[in-house]
Amino acid sequence: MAADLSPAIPGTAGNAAPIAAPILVADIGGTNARFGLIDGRIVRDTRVLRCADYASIEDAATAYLAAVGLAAVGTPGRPRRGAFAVAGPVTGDHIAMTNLVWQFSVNRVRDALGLDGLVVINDFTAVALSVPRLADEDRRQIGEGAPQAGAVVGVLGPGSGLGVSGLVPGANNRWTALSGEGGHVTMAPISDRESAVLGQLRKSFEHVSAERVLSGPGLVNLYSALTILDGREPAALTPAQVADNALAGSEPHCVEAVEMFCAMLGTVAGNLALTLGARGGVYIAGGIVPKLGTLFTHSRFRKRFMEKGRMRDFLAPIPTYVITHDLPAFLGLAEAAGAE
Ligand SMILES: Nc1ncnc2c1ncn2[C@@H]1O[C@H](COP(=O)(O)OP(=O)(O)OP(=O)(O)O)[C@@H](O)[C@H]1O
Repeated sequence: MAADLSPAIPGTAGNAAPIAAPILVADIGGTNARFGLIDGRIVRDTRVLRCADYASIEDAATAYLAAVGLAAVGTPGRPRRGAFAVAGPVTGDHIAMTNLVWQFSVNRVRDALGLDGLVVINDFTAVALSVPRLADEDRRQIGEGAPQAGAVVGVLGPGSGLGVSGLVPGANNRWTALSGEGGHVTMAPISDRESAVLGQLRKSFEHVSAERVLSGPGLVNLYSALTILDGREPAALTPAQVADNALAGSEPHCVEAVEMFCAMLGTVAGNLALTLGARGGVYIAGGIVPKLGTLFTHSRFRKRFMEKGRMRDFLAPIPTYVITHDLPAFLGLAEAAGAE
């Protein structure tokens, strides 16, 4: 078992004095497991562990608790409850993660960690549940509009895939996060150039979903299709290289790919707002958009969000935001676990 844990994640509280019974939270992706402790809105003692260094989720969680001085059951300030977000479907006690060998029983992990309760939810559900807990500095508004209080919220996030969710308000300030598969809706074009790109992608994919263009691999798909349409051979670029070339303005097809990515994200975000009636706003999560910086702010995203013919007046008042919080899933886990 690896003993070497990374330092605290920037932007979260450091080793603050423990407060009685915080909630143990974990965001477990295909590569990294991020752990932390939550007291209300405060996220503290965050660490990133490499999943591959641990045989099981209990081992990783135990190593984290040891690293923050809370290994022994009964230690003051040791968590009594846990809430974990996992990249994969959550349909019962047995959890099998999509891109990781870890499989576990929620009840057994709860008992092994000496917790009274453990909630496990899908990672994008956790991101969606974070929205009511975001402070103004945790989000950046793109364009005009203002949220209607108590109204439905839309959330979508391009990352390794495209997560899509909605938040429906309920009694006592509680929210229900929708668990759909909205990243797999069919991508629709709005120009001849976009039609040509989607036509090119149809040669490789039986169904060109939104995720085929609005994700890390999707950014590469856009770059490759645009390059081929112009009679050139695409280079073998990673999503980060496509974005970096676009930010540097050094490769025209990378620039066009990122511009098309932002515009198509506007179309899909507008579709989500129409479908849900998301007058509470539409939030963009995921690791990619924050890395695009001002390219995204100045892109056609907002114009395309509103560009729905007769529905323009319905969409124009709806605000759109980029989530800038480093660990929104942790805030959502606090919501799921019922933290104040
Ligand atoms: N600078 C960048 N610009 C654009 N895309 C990037 C950049 N850096 C990484 N990516 C791509 O972002 C995707 C990962 O997104 P994200 O960070 O949201 O991870 P994730 O979907 O939460 O998955 P996991 O937590 O399992 O890593 C990958 O496809 C990656 O290639």
